[in-house]
Amino acid sequence: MKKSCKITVLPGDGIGPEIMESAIEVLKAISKKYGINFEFHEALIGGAAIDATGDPLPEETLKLAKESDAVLLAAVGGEKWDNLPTDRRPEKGLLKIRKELDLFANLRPGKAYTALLDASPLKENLIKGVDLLVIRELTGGIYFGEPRGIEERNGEKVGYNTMIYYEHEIKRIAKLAFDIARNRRKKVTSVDKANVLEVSAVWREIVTEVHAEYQDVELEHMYVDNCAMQLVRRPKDFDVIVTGNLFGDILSDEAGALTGSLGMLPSASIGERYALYEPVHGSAPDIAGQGIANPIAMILSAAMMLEITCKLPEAARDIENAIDKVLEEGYRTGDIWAPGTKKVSTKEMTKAIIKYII
Ligand SMILES: NC(=O)c1ccc[n+]([C@@H]2O[C@H](COP(=O)([O-])OP(=O)(O)OC[C@H]3O[C@@H](n4cnc5c(N)ncnc54)[C@H](O)[C@@H]3O)[C@@H](O)[C@H]2O)c1
Ligand SMILES: CC(C)[C@H](C(=O)O)[C@@H](O)C(=O)O
Ligand SMILES: [Mg+2]
Repeated sequence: MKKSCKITVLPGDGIGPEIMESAIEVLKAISKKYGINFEFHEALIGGAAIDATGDPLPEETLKLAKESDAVLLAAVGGEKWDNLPTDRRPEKGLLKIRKELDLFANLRPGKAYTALLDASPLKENLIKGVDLLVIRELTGGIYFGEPRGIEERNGEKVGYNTMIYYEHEIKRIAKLAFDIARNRRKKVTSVDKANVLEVSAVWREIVTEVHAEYQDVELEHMYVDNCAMQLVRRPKDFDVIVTGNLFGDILSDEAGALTGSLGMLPSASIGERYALYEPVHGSAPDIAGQGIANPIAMILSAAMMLEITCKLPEAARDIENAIDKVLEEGYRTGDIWAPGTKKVSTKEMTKAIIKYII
């Protein structure tokens, strides 16, 4: 366990500040229980940063992040900034901080909660026991490929992006996926579109090469369209899914729906030096400001931080167990509510979780 952890706190936009407050409350309870000292430093990102400084990722925020042990980020974006060009939008702040901190791997676990089987669109026998991990390559692919742009060609507007992966980028994410799979159920599904895209043909070739050193782990290749379908049909068959930036973005939202709600899915974005923890979901503008957002994805992201950066796995287990208990007791925010359960606010859910931690 580290004695103290310096954390850059980025609440961002929409429901961001509401769910960040919950995570901080939970971390304060953990601090009391384990005697670990958290130093919280709040900074601006996304729309809030654009409004205050004109820049979705002010230099100050980046500097603070680089000087911290970890970054906790809630969510960015909203209608107010939707008409800005992509390179000046709130989302650009998020993409830039991931790139600047070289957070090449984004771990997105999707686990079915027994208490939430009623909230999933799927039948209980299909999802009971689902426990998968999407490992999304986060600093390459079509999100960052050049050339990109919007211009006029032959008298009409065209928009274009480039999906590109270098061998070294594929190697490091594939290695991480096999290493992690070794401590899980030893199966990796590599997802691509190698029947159509050259970038995917290279992806498949390199993943297969890396696999040679991991013969104890099973590797299967799957096209992304098939994977989207198989995730709904037989989600229990998946252990680790490793894929590129765009496919990982899409498939991890799908995992959110499988397991009950996007509001349940945490993530860790990690690199060689830095780590940032963020829920999979966005700023949920449709429910922002009402105090009804599900704080669990944010709280579980803080739990991933406790385990990976603060080296306090016991505290992460405490949080996970507290969440299990609270859900079993029937506490539900609107997104996971079902008849016969108790509808609670963000604050009430947080309080209930903390009650089981202390
Ligand atoms: N990491 C991020 O910061 C991030 C991630 C995704 C989207 N976004 C941004 O968020 C904005 C909204 O995007 P969107 O609507 O496509 O996706 P979203 O994830 O914000 O919301 C999708 C749906 O899920 C619900 N939802 C999401 N999180 C929830 C929670 N914690 N509790 C209860 N319900 C929740 C929302 O109410 C909405 O109905 C956009 O500007 C988008 O770019 C940001
Ligand atoms: C907001 C957006 C840039 C982001 C992404 O596409 O990476 C989000 O959808 C996510 O999943 O973290
Ligand atoms: Mg996404």
